[in-house]
Amino acid sequence: MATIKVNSPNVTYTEEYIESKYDYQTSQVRNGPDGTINVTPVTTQYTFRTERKVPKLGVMLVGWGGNNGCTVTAAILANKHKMSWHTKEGLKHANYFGSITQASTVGLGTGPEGEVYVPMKDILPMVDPNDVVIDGWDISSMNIADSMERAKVLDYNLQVQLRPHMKHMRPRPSIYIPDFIAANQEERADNVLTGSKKEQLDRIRKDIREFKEESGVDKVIILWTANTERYSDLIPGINDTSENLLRSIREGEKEISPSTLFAVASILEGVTYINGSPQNTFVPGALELANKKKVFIAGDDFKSGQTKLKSVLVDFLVSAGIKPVSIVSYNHLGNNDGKNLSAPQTFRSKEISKSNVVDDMVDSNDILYHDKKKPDHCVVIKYVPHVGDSKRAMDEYTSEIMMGGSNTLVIHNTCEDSLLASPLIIDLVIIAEICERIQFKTENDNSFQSFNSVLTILSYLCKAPLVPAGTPVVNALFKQRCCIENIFRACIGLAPLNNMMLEYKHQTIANPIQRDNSSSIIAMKKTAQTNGASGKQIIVSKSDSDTDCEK
Ligand SMILES: NC(=O)c1ccc[n+]([C@@H]2O[C@H](COP(=O)([O-])OP(=O)(O)OC[C@H]3O[C@@H](n4cnc5c(N)ncnc54)[C@H](O)[C@@H]3O)[C@@H](O)[C@H]2O)c1
Ligand SMILES: O=P([O-])([O-])O[C@@H]1[C@@H](O)[C@H](O)[C@@H](O)[C@H](O)[C@@H]1O
Repeated sequence: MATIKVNSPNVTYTEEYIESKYDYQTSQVRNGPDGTINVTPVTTQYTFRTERKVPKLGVMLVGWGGNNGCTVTAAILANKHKMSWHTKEGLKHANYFGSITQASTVGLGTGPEGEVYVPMKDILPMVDPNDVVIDGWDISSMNIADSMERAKVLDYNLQVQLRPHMKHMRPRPSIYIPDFIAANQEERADNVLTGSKKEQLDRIRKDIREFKEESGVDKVIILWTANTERYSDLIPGINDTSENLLRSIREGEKEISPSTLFAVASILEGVTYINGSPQNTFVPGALELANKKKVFIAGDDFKSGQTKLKSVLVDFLVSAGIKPVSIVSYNHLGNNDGKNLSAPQTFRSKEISKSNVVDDMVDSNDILYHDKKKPDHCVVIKYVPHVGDSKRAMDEYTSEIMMGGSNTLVIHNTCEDSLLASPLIIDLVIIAEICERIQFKTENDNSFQSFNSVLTILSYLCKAPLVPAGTPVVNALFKQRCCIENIFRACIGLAPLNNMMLEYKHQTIANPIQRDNSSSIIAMKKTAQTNGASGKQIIVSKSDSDTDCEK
């Protein structure tokens, strides 16, 4: 990690906060009477304030015994204990590949040798996943070590090392309402709560308080990685307002799903709740409750494989002026998720989240889509037990190209689905947690405020991003990533990377990149890379003082 000095009068470090003044530049567009499009640049000055103390974080997973739940638990333990294991391909080492906070970098600017990059996790003081304490619930009583064996995701030699750390981990009994998931899940359900919906809600709330007290964590985040539920009907008087939702729970209304009950329990306990599945957990009453209680919620459905690629490929094609006209996403898999999705009602939830991901990109180009006809889009998921968690995905993208031409891209993708989702679970909770420590105000505000309850910054990690009313839905992956990166950069007073590289377009390049082997340059590059492992903070120091707060 790099101890980097950004010389700026706009950033102040106190013992408690990083505070930055940031010019947020946008432009307002209005159609003039004569058809002119009037564009007005607007600059708003923000002050961001980030608490520097990194809390001890507890994460409670709903569906802890599932493939994702046990795999992310295993991955954290394997990294924490720096595990390595032998496979037929040789020695493997624990890592967090697939996590943008842990395994991706952010460009800081240009040094003598070119762009300098640092791990995203160093931009701001973030929780280290190795320190996270995990607990959770499952309708299956199987301990997490046996769940890992059942999942068949991780190499056996690694499982052997992990078993002693995981065999004592037992999911808490959970809320089970058969009507909301596939009937084929009943055989797992030996760890379920009884009593009224209100009694079960109260039990979940008690579990949250008990975990926080017994584990000694400073805060908790709850994440749903349990089975995909069918959509809940939105019923006026039942789940349309927070008051009606709470009353419906008291009265035992059958249309309130387990995931919505968990969301309500989390919100009432003041705990951030993230939905990793596609169902509409956040019915209007739950959204209103989160806003009233000023508790973060986020979702829906981890964006891990085919959909992640789709949100890149369609963005590339449309922004290149090429017109996708047909998209077919087929996959088969044999894990329990696939088994649950073999039921029509649960598949429909997934079909919706996998199908809406191209709307923003299509809507961005009236040249290609002047007739507003969207591409044909077909989603197929089949359950084939033999392949287990190793999802076989086949995608076909057909596009119109110049002068009546056609281009078809066919992609085959095989991977352990849970190894794509597990790093996203880490990013979801780590980014959500730091958002709990960020406040901001504009030049027009007297006091600081937090982000609003619907954490849209997490859209990069979700197939169907949850957004507040009146907010555009962005699915294009690199726009979503820029949102995360640029908000983090703003918190330390850095502007977004504009990629203009104007300094290299002058007649005379003032500071050409040095390609020679002088020791100082190589030393700096090595320092930046070596420090990558040591865990220090990025320092922003004022230009009028050389304070260098080593962290
Ligand atoms: N790549 C991925 O794995 C991926 C990507 C996107 C979304 N998802 C979603 O993540 C979720 C988990 O995926 P998975 O592969 O781990 O599935 P899984 O079936 O292996 O795990 C789900 C777990 O939830 C448990 N469960 C079901 N209902 C519950 C309830 N009411 N309370 C507590 N536990 C309950 C099940 O017993 C099971 O252990 C699924 O909804 C899936 O659609 C997964
Ligand atoms: O992330 P992605 O590859 O688009 O979508 C995946 C589906 O293709 C898969 O069938 C399902 O089991 C996973 O839960 C995930 O939703």
